[in-house]
Order: sequence, then C-alpha cells, then structure tokens
Amino acid sequence: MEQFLRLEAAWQVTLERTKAGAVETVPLVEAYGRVLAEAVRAKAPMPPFDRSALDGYAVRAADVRGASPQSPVELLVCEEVVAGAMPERVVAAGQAARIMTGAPIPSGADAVVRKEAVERVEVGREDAASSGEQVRILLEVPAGEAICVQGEDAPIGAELLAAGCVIGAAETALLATNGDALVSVFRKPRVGILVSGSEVRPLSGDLLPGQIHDSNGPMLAALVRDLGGDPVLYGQVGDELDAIARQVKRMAEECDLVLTTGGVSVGEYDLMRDAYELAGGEVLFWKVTMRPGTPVTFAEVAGTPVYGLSGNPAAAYVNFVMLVVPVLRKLAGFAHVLHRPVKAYLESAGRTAVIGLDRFLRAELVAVDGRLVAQVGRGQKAAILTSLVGIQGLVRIPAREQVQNGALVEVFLLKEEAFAR
Ligand SMILES: Nc1nc2c(c(=O)[nH]1)N[C@H]1C(S)=C(S)[C@@H](COP(=O)(O)OP(=O)(O)OC[C@H]3O[C@@H](n4cnc5c(N)ncnc54)[C@H](O)[C@@H]3O)O[C@H]1N2
Ligand code: MOO
Repeated sequence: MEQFLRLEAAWQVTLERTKAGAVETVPLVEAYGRVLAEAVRAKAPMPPFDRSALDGYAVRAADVRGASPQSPVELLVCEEVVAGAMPERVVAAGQAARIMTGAPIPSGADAVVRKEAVERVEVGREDAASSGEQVRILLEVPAGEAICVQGEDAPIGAELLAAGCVIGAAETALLATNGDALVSVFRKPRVGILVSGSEVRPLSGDLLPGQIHDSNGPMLAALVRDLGGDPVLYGQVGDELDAIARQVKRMAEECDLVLTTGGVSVGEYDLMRDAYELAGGEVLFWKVTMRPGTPVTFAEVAGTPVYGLSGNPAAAYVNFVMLVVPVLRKLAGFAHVLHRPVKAYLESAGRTAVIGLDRFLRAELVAVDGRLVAQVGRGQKAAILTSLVGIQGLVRIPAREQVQNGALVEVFLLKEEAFAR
C-alpha cells in the first residue's frame, strides 16, 4: 500500500477509482444547477427568421439613399407587420412596411429605419395598406440595418452547450429558446457522511464535560450541496471498530461516495483504516503531503470511493476542497474535474515557515488597484473554524518554498464556476 502521497498522486489515484454517475431526464424548469449530460445542438437556426431589431419601417436601402431631414424620401406604406405574425406583402420599390421589434422582415425589404427617423404624412384615413398612407424617411440606412439575421446567434446544428456544463440562467435561456422542455442531466451524487469520535455529539441533546457538538457533519453536508450533490447524514459513531466497519459498508452500498471524519491519525482510537479493511475495502493511501489535513485516508469499499477526512474541522474543510472536490466533480459529470486555480498576489498577516508539505491558507480574494490579491489572516490552525468564514479560496504555499508577500500564488477556489478564466 502506498502510504504518503503527494497531492497530484492522490488526485490521480482517487479519480481512477471514480466513475461519472447515471443520467436522468428532468423538466427544464427543475434543471437549474444541474450538470448537462449530453451536448445540446440548435434544432433550428437562432433566431429562426430574419427579424426587426427596432420599431420602425422595413425599407429597401436603395430607396432611402441620401435621405435626410433636409431631403426626405417619401415611401408608400404597404402593410403593418406585428411580432408573432408573418408579412403578407412584398415591399416593392418605393414602398415601406411598418414593423414592430421582433416581427419578421417582409421580403423585398433589406433594412429597417427606426420610427424616430420617420414622419407619417397625415392623410386622415385609417387603413394603411388601402389608404395609400405615405411616410417621410429622414435617414439613410445601409442594407442590413437593424435586422437580426436568421441563424446569427447560432446556425442550425451548432453546439449550443457542451456536456458537463452547469445549467445556470444563460444555459436555461438557450435551452428554452431551443425548445428543450426536458433536459438530460447527471443524477446528483448521493454522498454519505459519517462522523466518528466518542466526544462528538449531535446537535440535539446536552453536552457532558469533555464533549463537543459535531460540526463536521453539517459542514460537509453544506459543502456537498455547494457542489450540487445530495448529502445524506448517517450520524455519529463512537471509536468502535465493528460499528464503524458495519456503518461504512452499509453507506458504500447505498451511496455514490462516502465521507467520514476523524480517526485517521495515529492515536490509540484512530480506527478508520482498519474499519475500511474490515468492511471489505481496499485502502489506497492514508496520508497526503498537505497541511492542514495531512492524515487523510482513501479506500474503495464495495466499488464506492470512500474518503476518510481529518477530524479537525478546518483540516476536514481543506481535505474536502483539495481532495474530495475533484472526485465529486467527476461523479457529478462536470466537464472540468481537476481544480483550475487562479493566480493572485499574496498579502499574508503572518510569515509562513518553510515545511516539507504543501500548505493551504484560507484567503479572501480582493481587487486592489486592478490586481487580484489573496489576503490571508492569522488563525490558520487546523482546529480554528472562525477564519473559514468569508473566504473564497485556499492559497497553496508549495512544500519547501519560502513565499514572500507580493509573490504570485495559486488560489484554489471554492466556487470555481463563478470565475472567468
Ligand atoms: N501523535 C500524533 N498526533 C496527531 C498527529 C500526528 O501526526 N501524530 N496528527 C495531528 C493532525 S495533523 C490531525 S489533523 C489530527 C487528525 O486526527 P483525526 O483525523 O484522527 O481526528 P480526531 O483525532 O478524531 O479529531 C481531531 C480533532 O477534531 C475534533 N473533531 C473530530 N470530529 C469532529 C466533528 N465531527 N466535529 C467537530 N470537531 C471534531 C476532535 O474532537 C479533535 O479535537 O490528529 C493530530 N494528532
Ligand atoms: O494535518 Mo492536521 O490537519 O494539521 O491538524
């Protein structure tokens, strides 16, 4: 068994043991936040017909050449075209069709003049087509003016969305425009969460001296939700080998991914590795060269990836962001599985000592004079929770490197999709 892995090796080993989840079809209105399972192509050109971008008059550009307030061009209005209906007449030389924004361009016309640049010649009769109503065009426009051309947004057959993208507002609008009432998405990964430690108690119930509330369970459930997964809380187990093994086996059978916390260090009651093996699992590593969160175990139990995270709350958090996220993204069907860190300038309140492990510091990302700055406060210990509030990512200080303030560092984001690259 490989024991102490570098981060990159841990990503490789865990992703090899992870498969994208099953696919299901859901109504578009319920697809927000889900990951698209198949590429979507335009079923028709977008827009589906040439249409007017303005309220005004559809004309032949050649007819209005040289038009100005001083030398207007008079045209005969041949019909009125409203949005939602098709024109019935051809705009002949010397004619114009009154047209509304979004209405189809009548044949014969090749430009639209905005209403504000047109004067109606009052003749006192109602029906434009039969009355011989005239308009004065006060502006020259080139051919194509104010026309949204059929297929300019996307031609028929063009890929609108790639598989593996997250369905947000823009994606929803595209799918709706394309007439996709049902969409094919990856099933949300079901992630079982178990916390260990005899001192850790659920929120309900009083604490005896020496006991603490479980914060890892609720925190991991929130992180899983952030990534679009379905967390299932399996409660807490004491430091008892058989009980942990039974529970882990059951979870591995019921879930797509299992997360446990605690019991992965070297203490007398750190039983997680043995429990995974007792559950019939294959343990692949039990430490990663990262801090916090060095003790972290990965196993496969009943074909399901099982991650044993550090018990220290901030270590469990960093383990999740740096190690569980790629696994969860693969299960969830994301096109991008590995992190895509951004670069920012380090501004740290404390000096970070050189160590043989990659160190991860909690950082707020702020723009200072147009530069992205990663502000790192004090309180970086693995048991400190308060410094996790309000951060956007984790700065990596590579092993054995002295990184000074002002240096460009990698920041691993919690909400990667929110950042353009
Ligand atoms: N002799 C050594 N001791 C320790 C080492 C080591 O190398 N040698 N490593 C330390 C490091 S680093 C870490 S991180 C922790 C990891 O320990 P475990 O993952 O085995 O976690 P526990 O011992 O069960 O708990 C650690 C700490 O976190 C609290 N905890 C646990 N679960 C929860 C929870 N659900 N909610 C809130 N807080 C929780 C627990 O009470 C402990 O205080 O080991 C070091 N020791
Ligand atoms: O690796 Mo531990 O997480 O530093 O406290």
